[in-house]
Amino acid sequence: MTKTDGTPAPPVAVSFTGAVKTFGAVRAVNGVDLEIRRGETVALLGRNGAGKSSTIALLLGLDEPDEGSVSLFGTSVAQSVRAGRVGAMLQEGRAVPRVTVRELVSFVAGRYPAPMPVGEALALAGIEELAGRRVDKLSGGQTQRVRFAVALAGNPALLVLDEPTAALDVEARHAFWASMRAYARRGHTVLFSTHYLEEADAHADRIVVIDHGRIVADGSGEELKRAAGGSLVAFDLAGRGTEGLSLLPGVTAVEVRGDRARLRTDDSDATVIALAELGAIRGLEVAPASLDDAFMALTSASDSVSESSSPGASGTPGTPGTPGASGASGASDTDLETVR
Ligand SMILES: Nc1ncnc2c1ncn2[C@@H]1O[C@H](COP(=O)(O)OP(=O)(O)OP(=O)(O)O)[C@@H](O)[C@H]1O
Repeated sequence: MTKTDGTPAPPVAVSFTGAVKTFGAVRAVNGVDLEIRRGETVALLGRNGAGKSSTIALLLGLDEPDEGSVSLFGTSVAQSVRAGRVGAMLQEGRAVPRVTVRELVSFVAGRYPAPMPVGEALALAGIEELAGRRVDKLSGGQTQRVRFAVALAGNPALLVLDEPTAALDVEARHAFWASMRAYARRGHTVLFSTHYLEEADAHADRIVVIDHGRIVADGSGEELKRAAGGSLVAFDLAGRGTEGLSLLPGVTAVEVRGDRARLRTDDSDATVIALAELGAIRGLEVAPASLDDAFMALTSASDSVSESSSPGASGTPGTPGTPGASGASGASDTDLETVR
């Protein structure tokens, strides 16, 4: 396989083929096909319950797929994990009592065939000054960074981080991402899950959006914005109905919240002129589509009224044939603003 510039693509680090994981009636992972190449930093972005942790559990061999397969570095997950090629920082982890940070990281490093020097793991995680402290006496943010050092200790080729900044304040987040990027710059592969759009956009080369256990979009932040359609036109309905809005020129999707309509459009000029002809210009706002808009266009939510004029809209980048962009959009429990 070659890249568009003709250079050979790096080898595959992670490969999911038709992976399915069910829990009773819930298809937590619902037919995931995903390939991540060495050196990529990929964000797995989705709302609560979208299937991020379940996908990660398959990748780490903590769960077996009911259907399909997962492989790492061209071998089985179990082989890759045994060979020390994978480091993980999961959402839950209990502090080990009475050992120091250095002892813990040294212990973990000692279990790997080619670990990172302990001092280097501590430095990379930014916790050198905590080396002599007991791990059960640290703050939440400090504990998170120790867990990051533990994930790095084996010098893994693939680092997997499940919502790594969930417990961190703004400053600690900043420091954490600087550490992650330093590790990625060494040529390692990083997969992190998040429901923060800004984090995905700022810290990943590629964003994989997951919803209801399926990948609904795969591309850079820019590509996702493009997939969501060029602009948003919002206005007050002022009591008028929504009939016909989806047929206005340029409009690809319509969302209504209370008395306000938001139209996603490929041609905001034409849409605004048509709205003006209808006399519907009260509280008019025109804005370029944001990543928030893209995310909401690509994921579905049950708690909003929405109507789509283009099912399967706008060519989800990188994942032809995925069922993305159903046009259903609206509020989510992520840190998303609905109207800017
Ligand atoms: N062990 C389990 N038993 C039953 N249902 C489960 C189990 N693990 C996950 N689920 C269900 O599978 C779906 C996906 O959950 P998952 O934890 O993968 O989502 P997530 O995207 O990681 O969510 P969050 O952002 O809240 O961590 C949810 O409906 C969840 O309730």
